Amino acid sequence: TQSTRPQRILGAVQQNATRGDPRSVVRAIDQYCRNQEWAMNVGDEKGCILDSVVSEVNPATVLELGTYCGYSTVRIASLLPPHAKLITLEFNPEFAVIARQVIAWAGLEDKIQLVEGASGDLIPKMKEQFGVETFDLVFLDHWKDRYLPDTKLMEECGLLRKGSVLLADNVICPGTPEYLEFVRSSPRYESQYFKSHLEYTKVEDGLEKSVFLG
Ligand SMILES: CNc1ncnc2c1ncn2[C@@H]1O[C@H](/C=C/CNC(=O)c2cc(-c3ccc(F)cc3)cc(O)c2O)[C@H](F)[C@H]1O
Ligand SMILES: [Mg+2]
Repeated sequence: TQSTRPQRILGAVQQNATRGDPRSVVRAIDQYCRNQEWAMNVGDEKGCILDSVVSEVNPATVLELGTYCGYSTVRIASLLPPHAKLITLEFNPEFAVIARQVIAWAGLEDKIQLVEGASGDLIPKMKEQFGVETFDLVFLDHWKDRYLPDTKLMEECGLLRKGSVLLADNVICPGTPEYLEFVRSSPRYESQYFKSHLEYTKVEDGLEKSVFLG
């Protein structure tokens, strides 16, 4: 039977990455997606910007919206301090199954909690069910028309504190116009655009970093 793209990405990890070595997992996925078949990972170029923001924030609590195969999940978690935790939300069970295996191959199960379900349902449960106070860093990489509603929902649920950083992928391609307009015009956010390219291509894309001012 025909394999799926996420299954082929997992295969590339199991064939080319070293168990317990997160950076080799990231490298294996990038090499596969650059040379064999494109996939919607944040990728190596935008990934370096992601790395610099994660290192600068040095977060104790991270929320990722949209796990897909776990590329950015592993990339972020590989940079977290010892007791830091990353919660990643994914509502497609087929993607979740693959991501769990990618995370396990990287040896990062202790830092990452993958929760299956929709962000709109899970965000209101973060405090009671997952013992979260606030998030130091949120990486938005799920359906692009959900960035804004979910950001408003996180605010309403008291999950953002003064200084919380939102980092959004794809603000140019495919684009998140309503979200961009909101964070750039709201007095409650300080936004900065990091120009880059769509993963594995020469097409323009970028990340928007927005600090919540409380
Ligand atoms: C809505 N709430 C959700 N809750 C939990 N998991 C979710 C939710 N919504 C989606 N998911 C989950 O998050 C993932 C969705 C990622 C979507 N990403 C993209 O579409 C995306 C697209 C391109 C792209 C650019 C150019 C082109 F020609 C073709 C594609 C590039 C990118 O970097 C992207 O991130 C996953 F698939 C879905 O189950
Ligand atoms: Mg993306």
